[in-house]
Amino acid sequence: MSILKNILFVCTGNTCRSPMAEYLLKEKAGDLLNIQSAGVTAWPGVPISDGTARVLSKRGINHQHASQSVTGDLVEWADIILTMTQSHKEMLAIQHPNASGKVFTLKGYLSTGGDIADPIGGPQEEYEQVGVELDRCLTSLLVKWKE
Ligand SMILES: N[C@@H](Cc1ccc(OP(=O)(O)O)cc1)C(=O)O
Repeated sequence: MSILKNILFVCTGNTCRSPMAEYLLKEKAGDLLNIQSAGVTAWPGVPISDGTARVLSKRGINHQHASQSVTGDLVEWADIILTMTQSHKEMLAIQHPNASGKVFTLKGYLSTGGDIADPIGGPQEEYEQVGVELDRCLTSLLVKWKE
């Protein structure tokens, strides 16, 4: 089992992709992991987007979320930081250069590569696609960490 306990997901605004990843993984991992999410340019205190809320409630997942920015404390707290895109990873390298050894894109970490596209402003179908993609990635993540 992996020794990684504190997991931080990062996207842009912390209202769509990273909170979706946070709550989907909380549902899968139960008490095994401590999971948070944040945004590289988040406006603090914004609720989860309607599209993400629908994806979660369709799966019966409760959430209580207010967006937050990536801070030095959060970076220090995290054992691993998984970003939704390569540009988030690059932004973190500038904002928090001390974090570099533990920052990966989610799909890079899983060796598939590529970005999780931003569904913001798009139809619900795009949020659903992100939900399916994240679900698949997070299942692979837990398999990887059980090896
Ligand atoms: N659209 C917001 C920023 C934003 C961008 C992307 C976004 O999606 P995600 O939470 O997945 O990064 C959320 C918010 C703004 O104009 O400031």
